[in-house]
Amino acid sequence: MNRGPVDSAQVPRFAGPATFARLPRLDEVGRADVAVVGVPFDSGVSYRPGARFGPAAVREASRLLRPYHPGLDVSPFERVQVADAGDIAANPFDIAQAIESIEEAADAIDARLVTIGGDHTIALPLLRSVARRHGPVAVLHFDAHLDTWDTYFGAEYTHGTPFRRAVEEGVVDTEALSHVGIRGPLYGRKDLEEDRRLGFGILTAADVLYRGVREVTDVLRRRVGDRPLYVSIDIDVLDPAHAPGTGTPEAGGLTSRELLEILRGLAGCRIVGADVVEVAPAYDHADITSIAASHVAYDLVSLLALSQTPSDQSREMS
Ligand SMILES: N=C(N)NCCCC(=O)O
Ligand SMILES: [Zn+2]
Ligand SMILES: [Zn+2]
Repeated sequence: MNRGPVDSAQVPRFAGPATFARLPRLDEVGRADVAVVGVPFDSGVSYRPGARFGPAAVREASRLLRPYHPGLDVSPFERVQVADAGDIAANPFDIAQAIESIEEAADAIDARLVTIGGDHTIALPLLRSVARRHGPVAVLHFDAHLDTWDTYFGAEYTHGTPFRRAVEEGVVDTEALSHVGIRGPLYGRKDLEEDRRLGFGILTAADVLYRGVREVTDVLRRRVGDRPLYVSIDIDVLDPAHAPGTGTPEAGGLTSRELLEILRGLAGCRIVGADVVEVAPAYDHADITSIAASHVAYDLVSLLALSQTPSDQSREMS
């Protein structure tokens, strides 16, 4: 039997320290199929800092999550063992060393991960880690920004560059890379040309509006096929009305309803890992952003629970 969250009929949900969704810690259950892990790191940002406080805020906001997901018809915490693996300690003064320790820590957790950031820099070591297990992965990247820029002030490892580095390193499958929710001013037309050259397809925020959630989801599913899939969600994919608490907000974004519905449309995909990044609580109001991020993370956990593969099952039984 899998150990689920603290029963909120026995212990009020506002009591005790916060783990994600009030789940047990990984060290309390010994093993997990899916682990939620925080990466409080924001030294890679180009504008407003503060995402280092994202994991704690998302855990706090996740106290109200309940164990059954009606949209996906799954009780994720019953179906598989989900646990909170705590935070990865990443050096705030040395980005290269932080990236190395995130990669090592991700490798060391024997479970599929839903990572809570942290700025988008952390996607690179997380992609390296999933690629080590599964080979180059398909990527669904939800973001206002391309994050395929080359360097900032000569620095290669930043929150605006992880997906270019991932392509260069061969850890992603260039036949199956998509951005969703892109919008806002760029540095120049060449940003789009270079992004296309790297292999990305783009569904803009306007595509979500005009083509709608169903068609967008169909396009994404076709592009992914049955490849191992990594889902990376920069919370700034949401409109600042739905996620003000982030470092580089852009007007004209998705609603949280649209994002959650697109995610639910991914049921059946072979998701091998996911992240929710760029929650910066200091700019938040009424926990809007951390509540949205906690629901996004809950949907990702639910999708991972649903897509438990036979090899995962056999490991679970052995
Ligand atoms: N929020 C992320 N990940 N990237 C933003 C980069 C924005 C910029 O280059 O101005
Ligand atoms: Zn972004
Ligand atoms: Zn981003």
